[in-house]
Amino acid sequence: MAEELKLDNLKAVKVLGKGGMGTVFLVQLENNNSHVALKVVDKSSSHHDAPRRARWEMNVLSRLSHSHPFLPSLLGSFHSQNLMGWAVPYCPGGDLNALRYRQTDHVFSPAVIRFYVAEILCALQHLHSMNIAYRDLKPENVLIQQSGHVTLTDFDLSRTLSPSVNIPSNTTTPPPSRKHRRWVPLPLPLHAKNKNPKPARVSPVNRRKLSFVRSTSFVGTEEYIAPEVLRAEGHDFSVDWWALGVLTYEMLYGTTPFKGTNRKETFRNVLFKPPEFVGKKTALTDLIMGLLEKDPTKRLGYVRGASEIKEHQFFRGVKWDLLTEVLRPPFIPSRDDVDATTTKSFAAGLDIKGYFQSLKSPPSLPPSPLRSPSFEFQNNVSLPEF
Ligand SMILES: Nc1ncnc2c1ncn2[C@@H]1O[C@H](COP(=O)(O)OP(=O)(O)OP(=O)(O)O)[C@@H](O)[C@H]1O
Repeated sequence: MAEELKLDNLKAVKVLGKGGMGTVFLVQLENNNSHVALKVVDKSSSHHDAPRRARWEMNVLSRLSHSHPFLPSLLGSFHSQNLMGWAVPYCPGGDLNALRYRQTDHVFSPAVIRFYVAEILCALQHLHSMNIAYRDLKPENVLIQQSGHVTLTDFDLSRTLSPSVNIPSNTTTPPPSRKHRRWVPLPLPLHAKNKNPKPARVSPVNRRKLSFVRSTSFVGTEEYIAPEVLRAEGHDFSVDWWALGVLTYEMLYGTTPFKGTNRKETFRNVLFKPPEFVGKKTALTDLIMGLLEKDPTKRLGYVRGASEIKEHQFFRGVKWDLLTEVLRPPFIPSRDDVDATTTKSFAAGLDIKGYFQSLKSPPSLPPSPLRSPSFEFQNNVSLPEF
């Protein structure tokens, strides 16, 4: 049961990350000295949809709580007049994208890819079994727990599928199984009037910024969007299998398969360009090809969901029931990293309300060569450490 948190009692140690919707703080709990991640959303944020999406994310988290080892649990929540927020377990290992950038050549070995993709697959399988499509799979949303196992984060784009079905007319598979449930198309980015299209990302830092694009366009991160979403045909759980293919490709090659020089080109590539593979065919490239099938009804996972993907030869030998008992995941955050993280920044604790107030009232004084203490404070608190 998630506890009711009192904002005035919460002191943030640092800002962990900042997304389109909210700011995530590292918070030390007073009673037991442990750390949690607290996502706080300003209800009066310029993002008009923020409170609704925040309530939805909290709702999903409460349903997920303690249901799967690779999904977060809602530990507590609060509502104040202007802010709302919730706490989930802190993942000190950062995200999969940052981890990949720390590797030689910015790629993972097939063995490491197998570990992470297997865990993500299990997390998605569990979500789908609850009729939830995640719709925002990307390496930045895969966090590494203290144990080295993964946790998915950021559920504001997820959706529960309605029982209404939109079955492709040419299918011979019997309705109405879960896989055929679809929901109405999202706004179509290709047709959307965007006077100022943002370029496709070229670095993790740019991709972080792109989440603002994603938040407003509400369709997912551009390089991870499935073709059926772009075609506005209605989409189902298979969008997550597509994104899993993009993620797996990126872990293998260090770049996403359909990235263009601008958004339009990226979308054209998603719709029409086959993914390119370097070197000889392997079980891993075969898996990626199956996931990156442009027709969702032919995509690996369409017919039997995650079980179908688990049977792929790339996962041969994986003991699915024992994944959580793998004692040595490929990377385990060191205690030193965690301690360093938590002891720097705000030894005395950062007042969360004050943080949001400072964002609303930027200093109006002309720039001075001498930085005032308040200027320093603002710089420190408003920049996520990415
Ligand atoms: N449990 C956690 N442990 C550690 N860091 C976290 C945790 N949850 C979130 N973060 C950090 O905060 C960042 C932002 O979180 P999140 O993606 O949930 O916010 P958001 O506002 O929904 O972002 P987006 O614009 O991508 O929707 C994450 O990328 C991650 O770096």
